[in-house]
Amino acid sequence: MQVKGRVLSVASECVPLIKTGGLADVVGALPAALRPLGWEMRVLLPAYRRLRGHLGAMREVWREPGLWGGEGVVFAGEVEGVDLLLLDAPHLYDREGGPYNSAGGDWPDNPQRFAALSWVAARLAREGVGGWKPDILHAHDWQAGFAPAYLAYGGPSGVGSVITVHNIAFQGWAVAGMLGALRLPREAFHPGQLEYYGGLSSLKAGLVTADRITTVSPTYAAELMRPEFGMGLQGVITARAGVVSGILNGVDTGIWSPEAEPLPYSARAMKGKAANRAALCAEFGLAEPAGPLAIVVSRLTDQKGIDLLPQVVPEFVAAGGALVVLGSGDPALEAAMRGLEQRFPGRVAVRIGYDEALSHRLFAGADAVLVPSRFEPCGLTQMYGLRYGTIPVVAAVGGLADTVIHASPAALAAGVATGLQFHPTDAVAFGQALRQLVALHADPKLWAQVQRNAMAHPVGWETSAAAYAALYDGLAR
Ligand SMILES: Nc1ncnc2c1ncn2[C@@H]1O[C@H](COP(=O)(O)OP(=O)(O)O[C@H]2O[C@H](CO)[C@@H](O)[C@H](O)[C@H]2O)[C@@H](O)[C@H]1O
Repeated sequence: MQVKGRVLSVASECVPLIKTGGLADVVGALPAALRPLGWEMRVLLPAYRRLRGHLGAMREVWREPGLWGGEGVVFAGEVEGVDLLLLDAPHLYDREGGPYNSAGGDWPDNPQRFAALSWVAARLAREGVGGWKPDILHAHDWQAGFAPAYLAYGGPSGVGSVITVHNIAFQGWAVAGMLGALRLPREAFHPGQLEYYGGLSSLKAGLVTADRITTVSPTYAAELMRPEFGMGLQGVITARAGVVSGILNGVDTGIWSPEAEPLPYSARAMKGKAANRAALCAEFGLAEPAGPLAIVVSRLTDQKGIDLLPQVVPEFVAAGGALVVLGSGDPALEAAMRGLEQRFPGRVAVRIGYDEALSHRLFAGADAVLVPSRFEPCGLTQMYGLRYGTIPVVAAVGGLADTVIHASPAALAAGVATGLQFHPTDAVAFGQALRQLVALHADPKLWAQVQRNAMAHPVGWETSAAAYAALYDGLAR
């Protein structure tokens, strides 16, 4: 395949190396999805403590002195299938804990830690590295937000820049007094550029300086221009509406495939799904419910609407449903989930933690996946649900609205429904959607039709990769 161009992707997470959320899935999936379209992508990540073990097998390709208290060294190589650049700067990244925090909370020097990543990204984009010269710098979220800014403020580079918003709730705040320390130009500290409510935001810096802005669904792109979803940045996004686009995420259909599960099944051979259901109930000590077996696989946060579950689950269980929750996050929500489990033994089971293998068993065994998000840039679990014939019940926001076809009378009559949507995100609408789920599940013919539609819905990367490739094509000069 002839190479059309090269992209330096810069992010703080990438599957299979380091993940706290959906950002990692997308950053990890893009290189392979773009390769057949002629775009060669390398991913630049910080060498966190748990990634430093890979450095020995990589080549040193760049040295950056004076990187906020020490030297940074960039290593290149293929690691677990990813064409990777690792920025080793032990004074910033070699720590016990997660990418952004330890048990004691966020790292206080996060502005410098991710400014360093962005600084090196801009340097590599401009200069090239080991004979590899990017045409495009693609920054993800606030952690890479300063990268397009450093590139732009450094003068013409011939390199196009893109920033993708995976979640606007995280904005990379820093106090205004850090402007100089973060190597940002004083003359750009005004509302049209870097100033953000009296301080700095690395995400805003990226949004005002990148050539193109993308987010992970068309509906979220439109929502971001409104105060309820823009979270302070709506004006910034609206001012740049002409360069904003929404490109839906895909999922890795090789990894997320009911045919690849230990008890395999497919749209044409659904018997295996019943076996998965029975195995799942046995694993969690649940009586196999007469009604739908629902799951939630999620970070337990306010964004995800988890607090609504205690309000809707009692009626759902009374109507014959059962629920398994897998997630971790906010301690109050974890406690609320444990409370539900205690209240409904044999009907509700909860596993606090992060467990990818278990999440596969949940999607394979369940009838429905619940995603009651208050906002959802794209969302991945509803797409796993479609793929597994595990009917998504989603709040009609962001990418959830874009990927699920609501079982309205019209959609059912046309034979195209793939799930259920509700609006707004509150217990009344959610409860009503669950009543509809129970009714749909009780009609085997209709249920089978919705499952078939869901499983036939394309959720791979093909369409989205083509959209990114077209974006890069338009930017490469
Ligand atoms: N306890 C657990 N055990 C196992 N797996 C778990 C888990 N908790 C979560 N996961 C997995 O983590 C991923 C979460 O991705 P999402 O896209 O649903 O949300 P997230 O808010 O993290 O991502 C943000 O970025 C992505 C990527 O752009 C957007 O889709 C999304 O809307 C945005 O909020 C999924 O792969 C899910 O299965």
